[in-house]
Amino acid sequence: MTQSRISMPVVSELDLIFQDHLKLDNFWDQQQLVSEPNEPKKIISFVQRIPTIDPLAFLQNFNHSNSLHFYWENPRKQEAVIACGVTQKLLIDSRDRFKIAQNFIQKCLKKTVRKGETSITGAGPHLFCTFTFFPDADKSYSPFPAATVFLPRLQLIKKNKSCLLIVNVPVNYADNSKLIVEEIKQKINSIDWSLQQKLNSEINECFASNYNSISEDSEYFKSVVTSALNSIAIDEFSKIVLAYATDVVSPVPFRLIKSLDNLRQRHPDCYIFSTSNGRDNNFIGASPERLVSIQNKQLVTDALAGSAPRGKTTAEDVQLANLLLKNRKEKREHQAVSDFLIERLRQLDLKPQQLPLQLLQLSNIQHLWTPIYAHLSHDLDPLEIVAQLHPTPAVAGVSTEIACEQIRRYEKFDRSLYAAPLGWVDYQGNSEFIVGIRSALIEGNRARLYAGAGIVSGSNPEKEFAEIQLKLQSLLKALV
Ligand SMILES: C=C(O[C@H]1C=CC=C(C(=O)O)[C@@H]1O)C(=O)O
Repeated sequence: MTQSRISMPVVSELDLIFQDHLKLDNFWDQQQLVSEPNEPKKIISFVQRIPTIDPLAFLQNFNHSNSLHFYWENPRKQEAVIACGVTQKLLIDSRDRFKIAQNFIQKCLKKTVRKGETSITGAGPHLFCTFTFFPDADKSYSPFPAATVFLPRLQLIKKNKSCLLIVNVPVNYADNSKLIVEEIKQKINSIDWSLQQKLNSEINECFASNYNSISEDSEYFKSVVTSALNSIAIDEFSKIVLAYATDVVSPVPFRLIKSLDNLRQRHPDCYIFSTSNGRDNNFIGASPERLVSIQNKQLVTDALAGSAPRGKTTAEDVQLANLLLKNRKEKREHQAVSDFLIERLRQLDLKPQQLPLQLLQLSNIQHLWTPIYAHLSHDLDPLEIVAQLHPTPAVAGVSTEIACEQIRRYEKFDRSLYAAPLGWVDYQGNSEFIVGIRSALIEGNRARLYAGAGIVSGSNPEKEFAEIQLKLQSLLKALV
């Protein structure tokens, strides 16, 4: 059996933590926190260091199918952020969704008062956001609104082995602080710390062979690529990213935690994510693509486009990598993304700098990759940046507007959260958003898997379809 990755606290250890930090007398100053009857309720955001816990064990303990969650883990970077339950939320169905989300976040953060171990870097409330690819997602197909923003009840931040628990509790002038402290304490005490051992001891079942899959017509996809190539030839647009969806039905309901565990083991260099709408629709995946990350006013974004499979031997792998780095069609596909990102950041009055072109080698596929940096010299809300960058030509095309029009015409399904920005913003303006590619929408025993490929002049319909199959197969293998 794989060795357990968690340390199991004994109750007395937790009690000690509470004695130090939750002693009621010192916990918070009632005078400072109570709201006047007509004021909006204040929210205490209580930060507490807790013993190391596996992020999936945390999700398993606190996720309820009728509430929202957000899970995100980068195994290689040993980072995770998980949110369960809701203290404040806003569902937005408007084209102005980024601005509305930004205002909501600012209002929410104004009401929060940080307590507990607040001196630890990054120790504070985060708001979690998901946006659909198109601002007007088709409601009959997309179970998610154009934007969802929420301040969770419980949040875990994990960096290496250090874990912070954040509990966000609204306080009314009439609330009894004793009860709130008890609630926090009970939540921590109720964690089943042994879950990771159970996950590890399970046989890595894969029902892939039992699935009934209803794929879109592959010939239709290839004909659409050919039609797009004709439009590119007459300069209607220069790039388009076309996606393909496969629906699978399993004899038993999909298991969220086990599927995520498989994804993180198979794709340790990706961002593994899951989010729900509180109605049993989970959107999960393993995305290599970061839309934007902001830490202490340093912005990073990734131009990621242009792909090749990994080789079966080292020699074949090196050969495929070298071919990818030299391939003019793949480089054109990539350049469209880096040019777009640089231009869009300049429009925000930033001075972006790009690193030389490199390879991002993942377990099943390799990509051309250009990391782009910028210093935020003036105040810019993270969501203004997300609005400016989404959708990049890694998921839409060039020009954005025409490519999006054509995507709506060609694709027979609604993208919903596929290829859309998913992420968080914290109380200090730090933020991270990924692009929800290599993803699946799960409901009970049904899953819709999505993957796309960039089409530029020189693309070949057969090869683009093979690239999509490569991406989908690796996702399918993780679903159980
Ligand atoms: C749109 C997807 O991938 C994008 C990201 C990296 C490489 C891509 C490509 O080579 O086509 C795509 O632009 C997807 O996997 O669904």
